[in-house]
This record gives sequence, C-alpha cells and structure tokens, in this order.
Amino acid sequence: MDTDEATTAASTAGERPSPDRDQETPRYLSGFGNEHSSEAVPGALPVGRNSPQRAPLGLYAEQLSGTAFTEPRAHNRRSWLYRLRPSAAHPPFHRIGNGSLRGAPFEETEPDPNRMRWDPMPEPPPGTDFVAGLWTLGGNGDTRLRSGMAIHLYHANSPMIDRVFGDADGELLLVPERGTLLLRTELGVLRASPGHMALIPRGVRFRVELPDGPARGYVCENHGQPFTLPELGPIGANGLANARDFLAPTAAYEEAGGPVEVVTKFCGRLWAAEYDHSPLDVVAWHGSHVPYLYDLRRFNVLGSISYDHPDPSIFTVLTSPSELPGQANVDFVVFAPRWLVGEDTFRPPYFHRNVMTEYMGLIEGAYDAKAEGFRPGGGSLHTMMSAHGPDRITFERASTAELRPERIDDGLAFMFETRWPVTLTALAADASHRQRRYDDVWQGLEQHFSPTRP
Ligand SMILES: O=C(O)Cc1cc(O)ccc1O
Ligand SMILES: [Fe+2]
Repeated sequence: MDTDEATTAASTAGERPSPDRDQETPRYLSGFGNEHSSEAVPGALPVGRNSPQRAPLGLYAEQLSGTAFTEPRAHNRRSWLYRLRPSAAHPPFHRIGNGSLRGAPFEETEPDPNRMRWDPMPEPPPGTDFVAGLWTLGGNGDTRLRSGMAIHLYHANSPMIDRVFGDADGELLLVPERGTLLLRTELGVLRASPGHMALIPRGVRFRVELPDGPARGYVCENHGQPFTLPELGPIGANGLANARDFLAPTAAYEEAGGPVEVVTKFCGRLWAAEYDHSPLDVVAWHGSHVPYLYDLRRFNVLGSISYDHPDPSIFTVLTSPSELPGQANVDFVVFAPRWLVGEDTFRPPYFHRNVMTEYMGLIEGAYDAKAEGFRPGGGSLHTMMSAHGPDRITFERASTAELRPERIDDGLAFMFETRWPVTLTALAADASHRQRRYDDVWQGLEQHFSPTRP
C-alpha cells in the first residue's frame, strides 16, 4: 500500500464499527522514526508550540513519552496528542482475568534446553476478540525492569466491541498470518494483513476489528528499547527494510460515548476501567511515538552472490538493541522470497548452535530448512545453544542438489531472535498442539565419515 494510493478521509467522528467502514482504506504517512504530524480537522494542531495556554478547537494537549525525556535525540520517542478529553480523566483501574495472556518474568516452567515446535493454534471459542485471544508462549526478562520480550500468538473471531487495549509493558509487533487486523489506534487507523507487520508503541491504545473475519498471527512484545532499523555498515545507505516503506497512520478520532472498557496490561497483568467515552479521541498529533505498518515483501533481501550461506542477521527488519553493542534484546528477521546462487555451497540454513534464542513462525508456504512439520501459524523454538538446522530430508536433498540459480518464493517466514533464553508458559509446555516428537526430524543423519572418502 502506497501513501499515493491512499484515499480515505481521516475523520471518523462519532462512529461505531459498522460493515461499511470495514472496506475503508486508511491514509498513511511514510518514513521511519520521523517527526510526523497529522490533523483530522484543519487547525487542530497548535502552531509553534506544543502546549499553548488554550489548545486549538477546545482540545486538550497531552504528551505521550515512549522514552525517558532525556534520552538522546536519535533514540527519543514521544508524541503530542490533541484530544477531546485528557487521558487523565478516567475512573480507577481494577484487576481483570488474564485469560491466556502471561507476563515476564516467566517462572511457571523450568527453562528447558530442548527444541520445541507447535502446530497452529486451535480455533478459538466463538466471540473471542483480539485481547481474549492472546495466548502467551513464553519469554524472558522482566516487565518491571523494561527488559526482555514475550512471544504471544493471537486467534480471534470477533471484533473488539466497546473495548480498547493498551500495553504499558512494551511495544507490540504484530505479524498477521490469517485475516486482516483493522487497528484503530489513538493516532489513527492501520490495516494489517498477512504479509504485513504492524507495530503498536508502548502505551498507545487501540481497538482491533476484523474486516475479513477470523484472524490469527504472532506478537512480539518488546519490553526493551523500541525497535529501530538496524545499522547498514558496509551495505551502504540503502537496503534491507527501507525507511520510506514504513507507514504511520493519519489522525482519526471518534466521539463515541461510553461505556468503553479500557484494558491495560501492566507488569504482566490485565487491568480495566470503564470510561464514559472512547479514548480513541485524538483529533491531531505530532511526534515520533507512532504506530506503523510495513509490508514484508518490500524487504530488500541481500545475500551471498559468491559462496556460503550468510548469517540470518542479514535479514533483520527491526532491532531492539541492548546495552551490549550488537547483542539485541530482540531482532525481528524476515525470510522473504529471494534467489540462491551460492556456488559449492550448502544453501539452506546450516547446522548451528546459537547463543541467542530463536523463535520462528511461518506466515505462508514453506521454509527452506524444514521439509515438513513447520506449518503456517505454527512455530518453533530453538533456545540458547540448542543444536538445530536442516531436517534430515532437507539435508539430504540440498547436499546432492544440482546448484543452479534457484528462486525461493514459496514461503514467508520470520524469526524473533532474543538475547536470553525463552521460558515457556505452562500453557505452551502442555499445549495439545505442541509437537512432542520434534527431535525426530534430525533422526537418521547417519555417519558417513571415512578417512579415504573424497
Ligand atoms: O534456525 C533457523 O532456521 C534460522 C536461521 C536461518 C539461517 O539462514 C541461518 C541461521 C539461522 O539460525
Ligand atoms: Fe537457527
């Protein structure tokens, strides 16, 4: 979706979810980390200052900080919101049930050195909305220390009705695998379909509607430093995910009255308050703490044009750095369609053991390291130092294949690669859709060694 192709008027004043709005095409702003600005009503943004004595059009001015006030300019993320009512005007939050959502620290199970794999999530019960359909696989770090990450999956068959969600524990990187998410956020609307990723920054409130019916996908909840584009080093000034392909929403507000249940995830637990108005009431905004959308097929895939299989860091879309240079809190990596041309090279992912922990998901098709069993909507977890790589069938096939230029275009896979081991929730450890015999994929890799063999 290009900004140029975008059409829809930004204001959605006073409306509720309705079938006709499902077809709307949001209008976007292009660029990553920009100081964007947008107004749904002309004149709603103050000129030359953030907080005039009286904000325009009777709006309230409010700052939303995603980084500490004093973080360096290059990392600083904050937005100014001009809204019908200040966020402060709300009743107390009370605890509600977490459903299948869990938070870091993860201590329900023992850290397990084994390789794990899951089939896709089973269908959710009727009436499951995005929040109710969140299911936590595991994670690391601690929400209270703003470190680490959590891996969730979602499956939903109902829009969120009179319900809005926000996550104080981190930003949410959403990877749809089935169905479209219409994300109505405080800063405007994003439409995320399979093949896209969407990001909701820490604390930004949103409602998820399902214009194409049931939806399923993956969530990386990042408690650490916000995702940013990786440095390009010797690659140069262009390549990988290009900044201009990231799309932020334009301002859109609703004047809907309550009751609206506003749910917040705070230090791993869900809390809710009943508002007498929709908190999606921002008429104009400017800043850098913004939701965004990215089409993974826009990724400029780089790789070897001589020999050997490059490390998958070459496929990094976004990185959340840690205090150790190069050791990410979590990276988001995509395995997009590409040509393989390596000469005298074992072309699929190699056998390896990695100090980082790798969770992989599949958006569609197949993945070149696994001949079978890794299914769209499923996932695999290869924890710190666990030995993995091509399954037996793939190894045998790729070690004898004729090496012609070959286009890999039958799949779209991704990886959340994190610095610390992922500890499973009890839900994930005991899930009926966990594959108990995953180790078998590496059975039958016989010893062929002979000191005299060529
Ligand atoms: O394990 C995996 O499939 C992910 C991966 C892909 C690759 O191309 C090289 C290393 C790696 O960990
Ligand atoms: Fe790996």
